[in-house]
Amino acid sequence: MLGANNGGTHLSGPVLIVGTGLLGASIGLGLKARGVDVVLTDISPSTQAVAEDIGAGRALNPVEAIDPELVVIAAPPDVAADLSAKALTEYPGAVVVDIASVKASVLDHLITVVDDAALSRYVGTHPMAGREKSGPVAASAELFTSMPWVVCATDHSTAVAIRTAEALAIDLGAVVARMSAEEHDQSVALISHLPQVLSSLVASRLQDSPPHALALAGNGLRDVTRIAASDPRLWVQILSANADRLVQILYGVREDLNRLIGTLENPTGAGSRLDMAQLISEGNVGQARIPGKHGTPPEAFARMTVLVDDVPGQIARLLTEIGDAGINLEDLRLEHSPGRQVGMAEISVVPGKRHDLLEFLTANGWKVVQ
Ligand SMILES: NC(=O)C1=CN([C@@H]2O[C@H](COP(=O)(O)OP(=O)(O)OC[C@H]3O[C@@H](n4cnc5c(N)ncnc54)[C@H](O)[C@@H]3O)[C@@H](O)[C@H]2O)C=CC1
Ligand SMILES: O=C(O)C(=O)Cc1ccc(O)cc1
Repeated sequence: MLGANNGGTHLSGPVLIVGTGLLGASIGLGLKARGVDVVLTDISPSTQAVAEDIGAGRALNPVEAIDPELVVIAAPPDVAADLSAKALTEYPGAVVVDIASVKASVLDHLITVVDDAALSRYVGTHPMAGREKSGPVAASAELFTSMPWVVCATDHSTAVAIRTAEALAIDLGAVVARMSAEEHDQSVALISHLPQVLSSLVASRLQDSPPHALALAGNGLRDVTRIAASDPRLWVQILSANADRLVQILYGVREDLNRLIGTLENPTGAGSRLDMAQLISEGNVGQARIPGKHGTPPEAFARMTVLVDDVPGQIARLLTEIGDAGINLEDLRLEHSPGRQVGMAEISVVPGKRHDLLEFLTANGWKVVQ
């Protein structure tokens, strides 16, 4: 078991973060908020300066020797192995972790450039938390709270290295998931890389769509296309590194798509309606298996949508009143359509509280639509 030090963190620091974009700056902010000494470096001086300005850590001073407990490589996947190798050499007393979205290719490369002794201080990891935005401006200290953080120890990793890698995740409020690099890459092909490419494919259909069609867009389209706003430079690296595993899944998608096309070409033909029903039902089954955002069981929360006038202070009033009713809000999503005088707040509560909340809000004059 890990024991916390006097500061309440498992890490003592200093922690050196190489790459101070969205993830590096979020890690820096999270560790700094918990009192850990964080040192930052980025190949882009302006990116590093922004990360320092938002309070993610202090600049690495080239003339000051530091002896970090941990180096976190938070740079893009195609430089993660070389930067890990460099850190293992430069900081012989440090544990080195990378957080790249793919794990086997980084490990395979690293094994070719460092010896076993250096490799023993390296652990590949991947926080399963992020955003469709890049750069430190979008960073948040709480990005990792209750989210899974994959730790891929190898036969080479020392117990100290594994413990330190896990301490990083735990100190940032994440939940450690242990697996091999191969298991990780198989898993993320399905739960991260497939959604990304399908989201991009759907969104790319919108490029030349008429404005009157887009004006009708609702939550369904927004849900499916949010991650289509992701950074192409990062995703070229992720997709090429995991192409073998993703393409196997896409073969299956292609078969399903071909079948659906055949069905829709003859929608009244024998068996066509059954095929359509099957497609949607099979989707229902898969969707119901997705755990809640923070690892809670699927369908753990009941949802309702409250109409909120588009005037300042309304959301704050709604949240205060829910708090006053003694009901814990599990999730909140705000929706606002341009040109409308009303916003929508989708709120999630434990199912047992849904009825009480509905009655309470209605009695207080709120319009609950679902
Ligand atoms: N974006 C996301 O949601 C997630 C990303 N990741 C992984 O985290 C890593 C960082 O991703 P983001 O923070 O999103 O990207 P980002 O683009 O916001 O930040 C990457 C930073 O690395 C710096 N960098 C590039 N080459 C460097 C080098 N040779 N030395 C020092 N710094 C260098 C860049 O200047 C940039 O500031 C990637 O490996 C990515 O796969 C992991 C989980 C989620
Ligand atoms: O924005 C989201 O929901 C994401 O899923 C972002 C993301 C991107 C890359 C990762 O390796 C992990 C998470």
